Amino acid sequence: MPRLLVIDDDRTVPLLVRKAVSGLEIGGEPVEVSAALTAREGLNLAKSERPDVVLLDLVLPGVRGSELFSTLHAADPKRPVLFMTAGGTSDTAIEAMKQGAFDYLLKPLDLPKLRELLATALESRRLMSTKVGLSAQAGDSMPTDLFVGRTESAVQVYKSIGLVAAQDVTVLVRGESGTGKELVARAIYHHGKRQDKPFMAINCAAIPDALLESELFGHEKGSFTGADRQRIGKFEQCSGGTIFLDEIGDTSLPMQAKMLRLLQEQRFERVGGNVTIKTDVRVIAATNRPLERMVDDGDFRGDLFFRLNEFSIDIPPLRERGEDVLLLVEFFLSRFKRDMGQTELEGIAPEAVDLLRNYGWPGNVRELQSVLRKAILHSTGPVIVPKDLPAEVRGDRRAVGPAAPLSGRPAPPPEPAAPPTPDAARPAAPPASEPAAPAGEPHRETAPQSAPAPAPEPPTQSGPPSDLRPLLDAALAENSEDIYADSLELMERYVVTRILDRTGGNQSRAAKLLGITRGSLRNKIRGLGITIEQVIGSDDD
Ligand SMILES: Nc1ncnc2c1ncn2[C@@H]1O[C@H](COP(=O)(O)OP(=O)(O)OP(=O)(O)O)[C@@H](O)[C@H]1O
Repeated sequence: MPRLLVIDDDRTVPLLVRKAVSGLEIGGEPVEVSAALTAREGLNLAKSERPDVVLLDLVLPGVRGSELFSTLHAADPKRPVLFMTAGGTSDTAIEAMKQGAFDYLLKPLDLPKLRELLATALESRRLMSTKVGLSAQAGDSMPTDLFVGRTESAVQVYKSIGLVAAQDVTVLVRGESGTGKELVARAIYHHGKRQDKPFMAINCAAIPDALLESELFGHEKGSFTGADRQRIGKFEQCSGGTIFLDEIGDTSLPMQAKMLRLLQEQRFERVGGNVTIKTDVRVIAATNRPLERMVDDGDFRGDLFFRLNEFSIDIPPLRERGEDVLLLVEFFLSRFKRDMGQTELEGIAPEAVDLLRNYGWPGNVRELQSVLRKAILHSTGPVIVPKDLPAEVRGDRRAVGPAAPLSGRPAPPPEPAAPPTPDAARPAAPPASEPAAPAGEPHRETAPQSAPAPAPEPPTQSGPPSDLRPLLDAALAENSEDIYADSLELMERYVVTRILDRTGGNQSRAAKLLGITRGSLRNKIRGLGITIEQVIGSDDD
């Protein structure tokens, strides 16, 4: 169970922290909070309870905050220590950040911010301490994530990790979304020389560019509107450790220039600063974008690409990994059986296995996990059978929208489109003979890529949700308690699909039109189960 230690002489702070983490799960487990009112008590608890994250008030009676921080940090340099300060950032706080503190919070504490930072720190700790094994055999003694696979391509990935892990060089991990790039990055870290130092993961697409720059490089006070205090960036904080830059293909050209210098010289300046700072970080980058093409189009710096590509690991999509699908199914079923307390689950029927084997897996391993989790929830007996699988896996094209895959398995023969119905605005419905999917379950929608589209068909899945009556009637009839969430999801799905349709599948343009970051858009696409891999004809306004 993830443990959090709060050290603060203010008794209300642990109460607030408990509130902030209530309902939060890290790696599927709730967070346990313990509290100390003095530095001595805090150090004792840190020793006896080995917390995963420490939240520390830097101003405690009779002790220097920086000393306390150093002692805690030295005892476990990989453990995130967050500290709290009143008012502006003090010199002590800046010093602690430079020495590797995870982040800081200003008092009075803001509950949502507190929850967000604690969740990030606890998750970061989980990533650092959950080793990644490279076979299907899990050791019971320590928490282990496994990169499962026995096919030639998986073995190639293991070999590459083995070759490069100890060499301390930059690595570029490539593969479609959900193929396991983060897992590979962590395996490199866990098998490398810096495994006793921190590992920090940054999703470059999830943070707007201006913020990303100060997140990575830090900034000086007053360097831009809103920069009311100095900030130490991840490249400085993580000196000695490893930084995982996910979605590096989504960074702007000026950011790429700064990153190139960092990779070449391990030097940088904070935003608005003129002092050159020396660091020592190992960079592992990942992308699912076609960097070569982006270089040709002028969207990615060629010199940065060559620097990153000195050692690259390509993870093939799941649909090209043959029997690994079966291995992954076995692995996840036994893991979920344990995690979800499904003791009565015995296995999966051969007909269902065939469907899983033949599906194209546009969302790769992540999608396989989600399909299996849902199948377990839908199953009514001890064995998973085809009806427990989502419609798209069963090959029911009406449920995946009037689409033809662009890649992966060949396009299935055309089927007549479902006639428009009054509830055209509802998410894809399962066939009448099947039980309705539970509220909130992602349904596949389609949005185009810039490839020739087949003949347009009626947008049965993405019609405007102008009339929510059918959804509301059905939800009321089922006594649903998720009506608000369902309606919003319907609306979001319609808007996102429609805008992607309009931009020909170009996510950057779509994000701009929607007024959200590319990262948020990507999260929405993922969360809503929208498949850009497929093509539909756009319906004109
Ligand atoms: N070979 C594998 N064996 C076991 N689990 C895997 C494997 N590949 C991926 N996973 C699991 O699938 C999920 C997605 O993997 P991960 O986040 O590493 O993918 P990714 O390529 O980084 O995705 P994205 O590009 O969307 O960030 C994770 O839960 C990961 O543990």
